[in-house]
Amino acid sequence: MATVIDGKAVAQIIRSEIADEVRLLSQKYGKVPGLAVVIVGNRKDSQSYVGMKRKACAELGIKSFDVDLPEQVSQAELIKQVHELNVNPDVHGILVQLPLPKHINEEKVLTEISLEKDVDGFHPLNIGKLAMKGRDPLFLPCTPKACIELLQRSGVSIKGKKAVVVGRSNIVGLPASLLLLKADATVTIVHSHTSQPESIIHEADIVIAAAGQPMMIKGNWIKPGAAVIDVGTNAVDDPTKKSGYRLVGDVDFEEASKVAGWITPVPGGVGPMTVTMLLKNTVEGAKRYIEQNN
Ligand SMILES: Nc1nc(=O)c2c([nH]1)NC[C@@H]1CN(c3ccc(C(=O)N[C@@H](CCC(=O)O)C(=O)O)cc3)C=[N+]21
Repeated sequence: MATVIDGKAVAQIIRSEIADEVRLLSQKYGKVPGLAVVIVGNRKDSQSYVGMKRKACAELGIKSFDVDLPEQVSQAELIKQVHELNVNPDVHGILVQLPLPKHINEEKVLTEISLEKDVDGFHPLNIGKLAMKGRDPLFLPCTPKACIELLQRSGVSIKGKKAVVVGRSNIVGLPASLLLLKADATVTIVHSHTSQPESIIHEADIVIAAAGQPMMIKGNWIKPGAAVIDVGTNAVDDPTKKSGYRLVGDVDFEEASKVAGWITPVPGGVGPMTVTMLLKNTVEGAKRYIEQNN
């Protein structure tokens, strides 16, 4: 049976380390890290994620700046708000919750976020640096960073290992594969046009599942003893639940946990760590900003 990696517990430990840093910053400089969380429209999932982020800020002594804009807001108005946050000295990190409504060009908006405040690591220049050897972006994207941190804190070494990333999104699959490459893994990306993904996944010592397909990866696709990090958070109907749904990963946990060496559950795996990495990036950004401008 696999060791189940408790993302919630690891996140708790890191959050207390972050809270210590926040206290140090306020003792030393009398300043508090600030995170702007921008949300457009009222998608239920986005509201819930943003709520978790704001709550986590409050718990750690990070000041959150809430910007809530209506679904119909123009791209120009959204960018104007971003520009104001860029020059606000109390804001050290800016997060624009994705996805944005269809009439807004996401890349254009993300490009307007000041590089020094890009705590999501989604600015094209930060992603470009991530892809270059010998260069480091100012911030690593939160979910990929969470995956690496979970592997490291579980004692799984990455160097020289065969890693397979399932999915190639800009926010998870692609940057996760670049981070694994930076950590000296041999990396393969499996996506919707890959033929026989199961045989490729079966070779992997490390699997990062970020396809957004509920329980797509079966137990017999996993190499015995492999480390399996499941990024999927798919809501599936469940009439036995009060909410009417439950969250499942991209991996069939029931089957895969009998074969893998390590596995993350959904919920309680990567999710809580993603939010924690955002807080960590915010405090790192605040430290850099305060020390430079002091
Ligand atoms: N600019 C931007 N940055 C993001 O980081 C970003 C985004 N947009 N858009 C949406 C995705 C999704 N995402 C999650 C964060 C936390 C959980 C999480 O904590 N999940 C809990 C479950 C929570 C529940 O029960 O609903 C868990 O897995 O245990 C999941 C997903 C961040 N995203």
